[in-house]
Amino acid sequence: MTAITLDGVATASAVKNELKARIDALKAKGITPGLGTLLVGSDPGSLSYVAGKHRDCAEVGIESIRVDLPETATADEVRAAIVGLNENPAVTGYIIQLPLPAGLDENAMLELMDPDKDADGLHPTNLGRLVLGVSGPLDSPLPCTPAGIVEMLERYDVPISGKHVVVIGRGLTVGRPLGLLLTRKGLDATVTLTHSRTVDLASYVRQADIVVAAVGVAGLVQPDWLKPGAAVLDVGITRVVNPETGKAKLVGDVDPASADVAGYLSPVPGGVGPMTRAMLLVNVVDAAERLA
Ligand SMILES: Nc1nc(=O)c2c([nH]1)NC[C@@H]1CN(c3ccc(C(=O)N[C@@H](CCC(=O)O)C(=O)O)cc3)C=[N+]21
Repeated sequence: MTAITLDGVATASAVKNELKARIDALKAKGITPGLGTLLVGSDPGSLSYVAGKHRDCAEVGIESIRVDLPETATADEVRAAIVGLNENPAVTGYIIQLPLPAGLDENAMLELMDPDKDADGLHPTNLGRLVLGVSGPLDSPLPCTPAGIVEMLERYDVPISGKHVVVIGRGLTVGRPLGLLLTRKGLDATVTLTHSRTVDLASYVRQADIVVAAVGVAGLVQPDWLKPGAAVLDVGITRVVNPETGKAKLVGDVDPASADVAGYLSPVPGGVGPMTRAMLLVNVVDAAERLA
C-alpha cells in the first residue's frame, strides 16, 4: 500500500482562500484583523515560524504587528510587551511564540494575555473552555495545531467518530489539547495519550486507527508499529543541519517508510505545519468577527 498524502500546503491554501471573503466583509465594516507576534530570542526554528506567520497574513490581507525582544530580555520587559499587545487596538489577536528563553515563566506570561486576543487558545481561560467543551469559532479560540489536525482529517474524509486515536506527546500546544478536543461530543474519538514514560509505546500505536506523533524525536514511529491503513499525522519537526552544506533539513517523528503501511500520511515539511499556521489566521478572523 502507498499512503495518500495529507497535503497540508494545499489544505491550508483552501482554508486561507475561504478566509478572504470573511476578511473583506470585516474590512467593509471598518474592522481590519491584525495578528501580533511576540518573539523573545533568536531560535532559528522560531524565527522561521514567525516569519512564515507574517507572510501568511500578507497573503490574506491581515495586518501583522511584530514585536521581537532579545534573548536577554527581563521578565519585566516581556510583561510590558504583553501589556502593549493587549492594549494595541490594531492587534485583534496575538501569540507569544514558545518556547520562551529559560528563566522566563511561560505559564505566567500566557496568563497575562487578554484571553479575547489569545490567537493560540493557550490562555488558561481558553484552555478551560476547551475542557468545558464551549470553545470553537463562536466562543473562544482552539489551539492551532489540534484544530489544524482535525480540519485536515475532516477535509480528507478520514472518519474520527468512534475511532481509536493514539497521540504520542502530552505537550501544551499539541498532545494535551488534542486529546481534549478529539474526545468532545461531535468528534467522539477514543483517545490514548502516550508520552515519554509510556511502557511499550509500539503496542499502543499498533491499535490505532489514527496516530498523531508530536514528540520531536526524529524517525521514532516505525512502519511495523502501524495498523495497515492507519492515518498518520506527523507533527514532529527536528532540524538536522548537514555539516557539509550547512543547510538545515526538517525531519519528522515518523519514519517515511511508514508510507508503505499507512493509509494516510502527513509529510514533514508540508503537512501539519502549514495547517497550524492556517488555523492561527482562522483564530484571528474569528476574534475580529466577535468584535464586529
Ligand atoms: N505560541 C506558539 N504557538 C505555536 O503554534 C507554536 C509555538 N508557539 N512554538 C513553536 C511551535 C511550532 N509551530 C510551527 C508552526 C508552523 C510550522 C511550519 O509551517 N512548518 C513548515 C516548514 C517551516 C520551515 O521551513 O521552517 C512545514 O512543516 O512545512 C512549523 C512549526 C508552531 N508552534
